[in-house]
Amino acid sequence: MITSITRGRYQVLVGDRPVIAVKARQLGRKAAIVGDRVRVVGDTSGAEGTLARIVDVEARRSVLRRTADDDDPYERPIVANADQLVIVTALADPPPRTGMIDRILVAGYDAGVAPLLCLTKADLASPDDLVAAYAPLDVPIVVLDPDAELAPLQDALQDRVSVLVGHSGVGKSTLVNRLIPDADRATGGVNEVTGRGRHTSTSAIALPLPGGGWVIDTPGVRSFGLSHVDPATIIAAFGDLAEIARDCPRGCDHRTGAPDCALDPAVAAGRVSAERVASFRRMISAEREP
Ligand SMILES: Nc1nc2c(ncn2[C@@H]2O[C@H](COP(=O)(O)OP(=O)(O)OP(=O)(O)O)[C@@H](O)[C@H]2O)c(=O)[nH]1
Ligand SMILES: [Zn+2]
Repeated sequence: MITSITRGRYQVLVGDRPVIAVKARQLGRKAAIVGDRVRVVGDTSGAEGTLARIVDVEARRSVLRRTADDDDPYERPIVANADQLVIVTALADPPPRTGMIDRILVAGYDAGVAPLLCLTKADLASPDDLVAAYAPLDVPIVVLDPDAELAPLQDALQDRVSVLVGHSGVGKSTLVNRLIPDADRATGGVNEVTGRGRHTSTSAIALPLPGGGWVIDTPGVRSFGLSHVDPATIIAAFGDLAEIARDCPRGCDHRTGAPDCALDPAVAAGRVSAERVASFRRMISAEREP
């Protein structure tokens, strides 16, 4: 598995041995990204100064992509094979932005990666409003403060590959250091000085959890562009709504005001709660208002 990439050098874990590798010429332009399962040949001893070669990239279970912004036509895959997307959001300092949470949710559903909302700094503000806002979507939520038990989060991360995303200052590095005491992630804004326009140079890094599983930290990735996302595909992540939407007209995007969208009569008939449909529509509309 590729655990990090720095200037064309790939750190690959072979068994439990870290090996530095380059892409073999035969891979051509095919991208190899963090989380990819790859085949390496050559010197795989991992000894100082040795270089192995990546000759094959396995088919991916999932791909998280980001575009630099929504007008950027290029989708840049950043993490492969994740099965969980952890959205780290502070309850205060900086204040939470539901628009951004919604955008990341959409990116996760689009990529087929299950979301987990991790609310930090509960010592500074109450989580109640955010918990209520996301309850209708059934997004799992973990609330943390400096004294909180980590067990619920550790349980959610156990044996899975979880990508952590969050705006600078939300406490992501603090969290990684608590989960993985020897991770030594810089906290307090040090590692995020790269700022706007330079985040192409920052790579995700996969870190093994002591209890099994991986967290993939993504410095510099605050959100994912959504220009490649088709809102109509997002509904597939919501079984009950997808069922109802079978009665929608062809090509229905299920947004508020969509002509003859079956979600409206379903709400009127009490088949689904108005809050759930409203939350779903707010989320799929998030791509339009960054
Ligand atoms: N009150 C409070 N402060 C916290 C909590 N978690 C982290 N902080 C503080 O918030 C600041 C930012 O934390 P970081 O862990 O550096 O945040 P980050 O998201 O990694 O941000 P960058 O370092 O910019 O990438 C630090 O001063 C932390 O000490 C918390 O639960 N409560
Ligand atoms: Zn519809």
